[in-house]
Amino acid sequence: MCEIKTANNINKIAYLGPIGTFCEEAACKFTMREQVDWQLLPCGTIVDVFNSVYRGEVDLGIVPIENSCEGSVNQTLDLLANEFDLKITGEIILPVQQNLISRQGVELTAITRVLSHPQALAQCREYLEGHLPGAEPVEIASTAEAARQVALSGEVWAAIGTAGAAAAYGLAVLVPAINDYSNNETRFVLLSRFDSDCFWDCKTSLLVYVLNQPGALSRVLGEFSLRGINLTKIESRPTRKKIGEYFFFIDIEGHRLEPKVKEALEEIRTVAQAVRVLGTYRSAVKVETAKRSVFEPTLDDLRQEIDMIDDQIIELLGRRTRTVDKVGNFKKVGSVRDPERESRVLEKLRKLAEIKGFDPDVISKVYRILFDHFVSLQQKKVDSGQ
Ligand SMILES: O=C(O)C(=O)C[C@]1(C(=O)O)C=C[C@@H](O)C=C1
Repeated sequence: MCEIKTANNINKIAYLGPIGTFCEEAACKFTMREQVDWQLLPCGTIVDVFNSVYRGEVDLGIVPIENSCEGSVNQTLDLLANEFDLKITGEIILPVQQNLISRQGVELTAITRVLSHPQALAQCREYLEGHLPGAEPVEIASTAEAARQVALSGEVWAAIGTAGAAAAYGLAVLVPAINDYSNNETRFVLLSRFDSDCFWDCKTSLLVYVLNQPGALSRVLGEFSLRGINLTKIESRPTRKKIGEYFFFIDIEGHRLEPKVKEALEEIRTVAQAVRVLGTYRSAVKVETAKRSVFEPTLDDLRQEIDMIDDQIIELLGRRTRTVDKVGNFKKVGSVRDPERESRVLEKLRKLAEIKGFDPDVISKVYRILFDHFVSLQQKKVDSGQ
């Protein structure tokens, strides 16, 4: 089980309100899973949720982070990256059914405005264009607030939101499930000032800042693929410092303290300008290491890792062969071998081997064999005049 540390044992959870939002549904789903009682506190905005967690007024906050159709909730990502040093300690994925709600008996053709959260409006874009072409879409802070405003106004307006919001504000569901895609899901994250103590079925969220340089992001991603660490998400947001510079939000399977993840993070810190671990927490979707402690790999796990490393060595040797072949085009009869270049390469590789924990003498032996092989390939090419 994932234990979430709470301040003074008061279990308060802030969510993006008002009453009747999907965020409230996600909060209920989370609290039902827990053994203890939670007090749910609605907040007016996503920033308010962050603030109440940060100030310690609540133990946890819950905010939307991405939708299966519309992508990321940029405000949540930006607040995590730029404004608040908070941890992600859990996630909840909720199927989202958007409903057209208004006063009972309202004719669709009479509706002049449709109010909702921008994400909800976007999720129902095709429906609105097809069925309510004359109605003006109006963006509101939350789906429930939209329902509240429809209820308060004397106008023939409708909102898009939950059946709960309709009930809470005395409205009716005029048309259920108007989302353009039926498999519409939203992922919510739990925010805390503390790390979670989760050791099974874990995933880890990272924030990585790399400079706009060739290969920088690829090296970061390479450190994960080299170790067989699966990425479940990668998303970029501008750093707000300079055009072309981005933060990368990367979710990986595994625990931040698991040896291969730790090792990848250490390597990434040498390439990236900044790396922040946003949190390790229990994945809402079963991960490969299901119910097995990530700290005790089996013989099979280790052999799988070796197989993957071997595949990558062969892949790189294939690439080296193709590159050396191109270098062969610059060679002339009688001057294929370049002993000076070979000793420079070897000197550099021996140092690198030492840093990476490999025997430099073995590197010398292996590279002598490789150089002989590559020289003979180039020699054949030069001799054949191709
Ligand atoms: O750099 C070159 O000139 C190459 O041809 C490549 C290469 C190598 O395999 O790295 C191969 C033969 C030379 O003796 C030196 C280096």
